[in-house]
Amino acid sequence: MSTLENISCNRAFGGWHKRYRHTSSTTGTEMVFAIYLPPQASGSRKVPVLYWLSGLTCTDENFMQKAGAQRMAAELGIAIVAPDTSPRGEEVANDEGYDLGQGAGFYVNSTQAPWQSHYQMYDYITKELPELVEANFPVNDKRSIAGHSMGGHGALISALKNPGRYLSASAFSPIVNPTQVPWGQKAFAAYLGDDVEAWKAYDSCELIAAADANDRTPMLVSQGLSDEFLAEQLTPQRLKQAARDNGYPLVLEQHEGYDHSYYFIASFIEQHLKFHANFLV
Ligand SMILES: N[C@@H](CCC(=O)N[C@@H](CSC=O)C(=O)NCC(=O)O)C(=O)O
Repeated sequence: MSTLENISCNRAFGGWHKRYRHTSSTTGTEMVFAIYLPPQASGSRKVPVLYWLSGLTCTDENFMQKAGAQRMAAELGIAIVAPDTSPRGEEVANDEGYDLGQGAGFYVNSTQAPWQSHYQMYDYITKELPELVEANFPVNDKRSIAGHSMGGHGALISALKNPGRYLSASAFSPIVNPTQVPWGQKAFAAYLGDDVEAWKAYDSCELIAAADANDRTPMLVSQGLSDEFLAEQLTPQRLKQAARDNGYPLVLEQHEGYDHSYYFIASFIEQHLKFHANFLV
């Protein structure tokens, strides 16, 4: 297991916001993540963890600086872990577009050159990172997962592919059907190759349709109705329909006037944290 190097440490709402760098055996690069530890984590008690996956162009910092999640996390006694959205570095493959390469890992394990040597984000966020966090911080093994846009896709597929690993999942403005929309098709063609059957393993509509009746993770999805990416990239109704057809416990909430930005996330993050607290605390 890799050693953690502390990058920064800030007091927030009686707890601590900390950033760490480590060498990841999964991505073969240095990775940075942030953790918010609520005040409850300073005693002998261990606290549960919400993993947050960010969207295209983000690092570990966007959510921690813009969502305003720390106040409610402190009140509820929930730690939050926010990883980066891809491996990074001069030796890491990249693309000129904002929607492929560094900052756009799509939370899949790449099988294609030149991406596969470092772009193993699915294993990083579902395996290596939780093991590292649970070994080094005062947290227990109660986990939930949430995210935004590309990160909403990451959160939903991580929960659907690992029944029982996450006690709940939620997403803001997620890319629910990446095999059928331009962002997902571009990234999956690059990272996973031409076999579209292989793409389905990372598509939440496909996964929710195939989910076993005994494998259910409570899910909340929030979508702004003035989101500039709603019709072309996000298509939440497809997930709602697939969930309904398979009797899956998914709640889709739609909010008039809200767009794709962190203003939307900041407006409803308290609701999402309280949703997760029902299962974590
Ligand atoms: N053209 C934009 C696209 C980038 C963008 O909107 N990124 C979103 C996530 S989109 C889906 O994954 C985001 O969270 N941005 C960071 C932020 O802090 O708002 C662009 O490159 O500007």
